[in-house]
Amino acid sequence: MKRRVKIIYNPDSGRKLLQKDIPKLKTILSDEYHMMVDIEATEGKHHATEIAFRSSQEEYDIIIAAGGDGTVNEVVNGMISNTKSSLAIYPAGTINDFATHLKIPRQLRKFAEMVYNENTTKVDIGKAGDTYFLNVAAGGLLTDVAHKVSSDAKTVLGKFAYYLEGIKEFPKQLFRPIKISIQIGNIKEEKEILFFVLANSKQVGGFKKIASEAKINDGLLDLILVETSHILDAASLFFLIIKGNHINHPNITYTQVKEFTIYSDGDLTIDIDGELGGKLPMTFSIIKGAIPIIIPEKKILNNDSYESKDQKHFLLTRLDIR
Ligand SMILES: Nc1ncnc2c1ncn2[C@@H]1O[C@H](COP(=O)(O)OP(=O)(O)OP(=O)(O)O)[C@@H](O)[C@H]1O
Repeated sequence: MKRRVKIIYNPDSGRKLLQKDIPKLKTILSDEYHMMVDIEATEGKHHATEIAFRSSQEEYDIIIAAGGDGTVNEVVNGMISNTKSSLAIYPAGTINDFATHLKIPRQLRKFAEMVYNENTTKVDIGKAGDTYFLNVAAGGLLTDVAHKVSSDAKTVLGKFAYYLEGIKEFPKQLFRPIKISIQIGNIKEEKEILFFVLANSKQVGGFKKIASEAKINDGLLDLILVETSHILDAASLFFLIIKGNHINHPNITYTQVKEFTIYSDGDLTIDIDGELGGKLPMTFSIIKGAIPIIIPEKKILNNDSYESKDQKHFLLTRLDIR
């Protein structure tokens, strides 16, 4: 029997090339690989969630989320209650952290071949309040940059639009520490932070090794807290983060958790997979192996090559009791 594929695409993503590319992808999948393909374009916020929910109920074998991290996030939120369909990500956004981490091909023919082979692995899905996330939840310094960049700027400048906004915001935000308290099990600690990142994969916001110990199928979220202090040399910390050598820095707490809550008196908005996702207090958790996702080859999952040698002996603070 022919496998049924639903392509959900956001015509507004990234450089807006999908309008042209998606019919080509359909032709390759149906003519060369004999799959039954239906296409639906999203018309606005949360539409991808609604389409994905319906498509998983209709038992499509494969759901392709074509767009940026925001679109993929919406598709995941629609699929999570019925996870019989496999998810494939066609990366067409500006950043696409999760797809880049998995080395998902952007070339149409290679992508179609990957879908046809349907080599799946079950990935963990995070939960932030009532919203699910595939790659990241974050709050604090620079996390709102993504929402300030206009769709037009992204179309013209791509990733560079984010860098420009980041450079503009960095000096303004650097001296605005946030008081939070974080509760893991029975332990509650107060901290003054610049930002926190909660990651499922190693790559966040285009930084390839920000959560260098993260694995997408270990049932754990990697929490990185960047604390403030009067001696903090933000510029050198920033370069350590780019290189992925930051986790032993005195201002960084790196821990792996299954569930925890962050409270704050301040007004801190949380970014979920690059989209605005509500405010603190918020409880975060992880569902192990929640969604089958199509990947190019299994060995990518065990690939250690992102880690540099000097990170092998780092001190990992494990706050959770397992
Ligand atoms: N037809 C549409 N027109 C405008 N926006 C849309 C449409 N369909 C969906 N959206 C919204 O566009 C937002 C951004 O989408 P997405 O993340 O896919 O692209 P992007 O922002 O260009 O990529 P990236 O997150 O990698 O920068 C999502 O919040 C989604 O709900």
